[in-house]
Amino acid sequence: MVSELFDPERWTAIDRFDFADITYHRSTDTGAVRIAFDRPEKRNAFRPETVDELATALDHAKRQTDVGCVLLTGNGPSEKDGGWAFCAGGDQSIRGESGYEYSESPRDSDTASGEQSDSRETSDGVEDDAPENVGRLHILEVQRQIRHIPKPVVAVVPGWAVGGGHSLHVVCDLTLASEEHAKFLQTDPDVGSFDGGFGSAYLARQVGQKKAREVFFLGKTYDAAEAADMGMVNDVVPHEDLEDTAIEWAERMNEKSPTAMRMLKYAFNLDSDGMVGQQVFAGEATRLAYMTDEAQEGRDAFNEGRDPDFDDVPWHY
Ligand SMILES: CC(C)(COP(=O)(O)OP(=O)(O)OC[C@H]1O[C@@H](n2cnc3c(N)ncnc32)[C@H](O)[C@@H]1OP(=O)(O)O)[C@@H](O)C(=O)NCCC(=O)NCCSC(=O)c1cc(O)c2ccccc2c1O
Repeated sequence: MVSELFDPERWTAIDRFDFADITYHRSTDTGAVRIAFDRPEKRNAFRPETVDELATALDHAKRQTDVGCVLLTGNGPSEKDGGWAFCAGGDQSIRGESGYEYSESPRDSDTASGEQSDSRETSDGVEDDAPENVGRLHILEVQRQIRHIPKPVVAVVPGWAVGGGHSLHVVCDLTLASEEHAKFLQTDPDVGSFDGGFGSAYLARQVGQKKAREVFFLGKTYDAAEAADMGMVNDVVPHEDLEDTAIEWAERMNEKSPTAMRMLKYAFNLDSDGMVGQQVFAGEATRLAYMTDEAQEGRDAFNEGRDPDFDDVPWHY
């Protein structure tokens, strides 16, 4: 069983990857993928391996031109105690002196496999010859992937969203929460951590400065209804309807114009992404321009060694 809320008839496993910490499925009904944390006994806390797998799945989802929506959730419940979680942030048990550490260092794994190489192949297939098992904080790279993936990402929250897991839901385009089990909590300052980027500053844009400071400084736990009232959750549904509702949302979004959705996402991002936001938005404007006869005339003229003829192109206003 993938998860108690998971309907196997509505999903097909994407099994080209050998994931251990997440599950990755494609909808049989609509252009959506489901990426789920799969460490329910740890409240779906992430370790570097989890983050690598997330990055790989998100990159794959980005490149599927018939997929218009990503659902990010957590499998559950925990077999140990029945608890539900979206994600409880960084796994504190493998936090080293400078970040979260892989369970096997590159050298250890090379020795174990009997190979002499210092290299490690990362999940994106790139040879990584870093000699040390340095602490990682690369969930921040995944946050940026979620921001820049050209389609909506929905946080589907069946339980705890805590610490770095809370920040992930904040970064997602939409959040759908389980009425009975979703709980939102920021523990960063309890464990000497601080997401000073999207997890706090972007949260403040969602819920206002006072409330965002309360989330971090008082560390209260909010249920789904309170989180919706604050403006950081879009909707609250009965636990058993959570994933069906998420698929309905995906179906609804998939009916819309992909170009309009992509441009809107980047437009919403623009004012909190600075010049990177401008670059991403402008990149998509460039793509649209490339598709015009006008830009193709410029390309063709260069390739044919002649002056471009833009005489018929109107100066739109
Ligand atoms: C999430 C909880 C509030 C749940 O409480 P509950 O009482 O329901 O459950 P338990 O506490 O009994 O937990 C069950 C089981 O799970 C283990 N567990 C839970 N969370 C974690 C975790 N984060 N790491 C490791 N293990 C975890 C727990 O130990 C139990 O195991 P047993 O073996 O005993 O059964 C509560 O669990 C809780 O408060 N968890 C900790 C939440 C937390 O502090 N997270 C880390 C915040 S910091 C962070 O996430 C972070 C990561 C980054 O990579 C960053 C990068 C850059 C900037 C900032 C970053 C950042 O802030």
